[in-house]
Amino acid sequence: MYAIYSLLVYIFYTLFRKEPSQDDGQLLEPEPPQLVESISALQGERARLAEEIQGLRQELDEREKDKQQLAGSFHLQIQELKQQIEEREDELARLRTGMGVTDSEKRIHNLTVENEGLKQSLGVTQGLLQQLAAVSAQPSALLAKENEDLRGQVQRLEASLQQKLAQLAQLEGQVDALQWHKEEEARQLDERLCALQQALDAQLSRAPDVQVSWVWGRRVMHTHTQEARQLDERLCALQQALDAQLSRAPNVQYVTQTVEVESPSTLRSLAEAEERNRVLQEQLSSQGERCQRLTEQLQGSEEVAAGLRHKILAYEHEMAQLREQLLREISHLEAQKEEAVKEASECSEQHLDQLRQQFAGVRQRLAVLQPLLRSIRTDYGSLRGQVRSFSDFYEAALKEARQQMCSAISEVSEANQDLREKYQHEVLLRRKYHDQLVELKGNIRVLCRLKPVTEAEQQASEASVAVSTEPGSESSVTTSYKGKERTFELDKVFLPQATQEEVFLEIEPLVLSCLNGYNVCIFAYGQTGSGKTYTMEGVPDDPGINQRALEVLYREMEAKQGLCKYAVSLSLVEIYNEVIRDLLGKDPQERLDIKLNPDGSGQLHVPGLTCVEVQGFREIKKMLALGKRNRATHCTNMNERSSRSHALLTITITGTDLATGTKTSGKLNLVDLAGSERVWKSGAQGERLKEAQSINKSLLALGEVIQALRAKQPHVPFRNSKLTYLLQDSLGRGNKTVMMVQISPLQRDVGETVCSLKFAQRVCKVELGPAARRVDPSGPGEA
Ligand SMILES: Nc1ncnc2c1ncn2[C@@H]1O[C@H](COP(=O)(O)OP(=O)(O)OP(=O)(O)O)[C@@H](O)[C@H]1O
Repeated sequence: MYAIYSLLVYIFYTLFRKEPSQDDGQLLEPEPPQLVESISALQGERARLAEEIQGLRQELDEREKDKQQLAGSFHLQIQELKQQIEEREDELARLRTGMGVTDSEKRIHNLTVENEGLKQSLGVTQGLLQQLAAVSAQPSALLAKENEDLRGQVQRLEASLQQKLAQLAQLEGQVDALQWHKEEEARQLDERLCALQQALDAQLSRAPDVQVSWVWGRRVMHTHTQEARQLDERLCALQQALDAQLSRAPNVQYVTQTVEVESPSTLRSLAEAEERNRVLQEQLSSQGERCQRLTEQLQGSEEVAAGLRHKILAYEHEMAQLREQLLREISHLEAQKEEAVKEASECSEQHLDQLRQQFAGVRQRLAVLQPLLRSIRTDYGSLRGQVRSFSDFYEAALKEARQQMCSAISEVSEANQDLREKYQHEVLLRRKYHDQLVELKGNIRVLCRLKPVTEAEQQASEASVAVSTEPGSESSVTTSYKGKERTFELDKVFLPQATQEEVFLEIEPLVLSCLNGYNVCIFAYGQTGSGKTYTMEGVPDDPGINQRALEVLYREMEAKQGLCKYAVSLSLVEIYNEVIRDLLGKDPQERLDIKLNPDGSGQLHVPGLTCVEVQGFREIKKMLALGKRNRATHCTNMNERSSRSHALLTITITGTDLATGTKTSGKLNLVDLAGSERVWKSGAQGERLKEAQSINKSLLALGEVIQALRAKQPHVPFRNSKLTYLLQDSLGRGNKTVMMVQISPLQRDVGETVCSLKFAQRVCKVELGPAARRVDPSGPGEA
């Protein structure tokens, strides 16, 4: 029993010990069908890749051909376009050298434009061609490179396939050896089984206790038999798979048995092959995309070429039409030309006939005219003789006339000289008579002006008038004061309606005497509001004595421009409270003083006084405006100030007689005096009293000066006031003074009016010149 058991164990051990050593552990992982499949797949892939490469090569070749064809066609098109352009240029040249018809010129212009368009198309096509060449050259190089890469990869794949095939052949050898070994083992097992069966039968027959071991041995044997059957089945399956593989892939027909072993290196190479396959796929797809792009570009180029072809056809059609039209017009013009030539020839024939007739007429007339011409020639000869004799006569007459003219001119110049002397004499006489007239009128003239009653004054309760004038008398004025009528006799009385011009005309000769070197003083005297400023300054629309005097002086100076040269200077001062202020100075508040001129001339002089040399009347107006502004700026109440201060405008005129060189210097003083009312009598105090005293002092001094002059006293007290001191050289003997007494006709002002008139009366008695004034003895006495 034990021996049987040991035998069975041995058999089992032998069986299971031998199998691993023979199979070398590889039978545990036999997967030969996968390897075969991958090999066959690789083979298939390789074949497919080779086909694709072939296809790509063919496609590339086709593309190259297409490209060459396209380039050729483009070149042809360019040639055609060039030819067309040349043709059109020839045609243009022909048209240009041909007729100068306006339509043809237009057509030439159109053709030129078309030609330009064609040239542009040609340029575009050439550019396209260059682009295409550049685009084609780039992918060809890339494709060639990729083709090279693909070839290298295919070669590498083929080498790897060769290696696989060698491995496969080796594996087939191993499979054959294994097959034989298996068969041998099966046979040996069968033999052993038979031997064991026999030994078992012998044992069974020998001992019944061996029964159990036998059963166990049978089981082992059964198992072993099953295994052997399974191995057979597997072998069969492998055989079938090999057959199937052999039937599928002709290149692996020599694989006849199942490959049970697959090495890891094969798997790696398989993976690499698959990777390469994938890369090749990607390259193929990129090549396909490039091919697609090239195809699109080719299509685009073809479209452009088609468009150009279409345009060329259209141009050709148009050219053909134009050519036809041109031919039609040429034929039409030819016809017209022939017609015109015909007409012209007819016309010229007619004209020739006419000319012939005219010629015949002219011949006849010539025949008639020839004797006439002869007579004219003889006349001409006689006329020439006459002209010759006339020129001699003319020269003699001219000479005589010139002599006569010279003598006449010398006579005229002598007469002119005589006239000039007479004129000078007349001027001197006029001046003399003018001076005499002024002297006759008196060198102190007292004029009285009545202020008109305003509407407001008429409506007021005290509007009654206390002053009257006698009709027919221009020099008397009568006042009614305290029940007593008093008549004042003056040089002239201006009624309220007298105009500014009328007033000025009265004093104009005096003003003009300044130009002859006289000093003239015109001052307005009267109570506040009686019209002094109105008379002297006036209003903008109706200027007073100041402006009118200056205007007249300038007018006269201009009239004497060729005879005399004048220089005019101007100063403007204000005397307030016995203080002199320069109204044209930089500081009108500065106090000025009167002094004797240091040059020893005995003339008065005000140091620091602004004396402006003025060039024209407009400049004087500006200066007057400045003075007025300065007077207004430095006082709180202009009217009050103007009533209580004297304004003195002095114009100095220096004249030079251009003929004799004699110099004259005249001065015109225009004075607007302060109000003469007797405020000081009404018990005024403080500033008003001081003002009243100052005014009184200056007016009193004026009265005293006039009195002294009247009494011909050796001493005239000019220095008693600033006013008289300043006016010294204009109030003295030999000077001319006009006093304009302003009076109010109203009852309320009659007291002041009487005072003013009394003062005027006193002045009237003064005799400054040789002509003495007569005063009516019945007039009022001095106050
Ligand atoms: N002849 C006239 N025609 C029209 N208006 C006049 C006339 N005379 C004076 N007036 C007016 O009467 C008013 C007072 O005149 P104006 O200022 O000339 O007086 P005045 O004597 O200068 O006064 P004051 O001493 O205050 O300066 C002014 O409005 C002026 O226009």
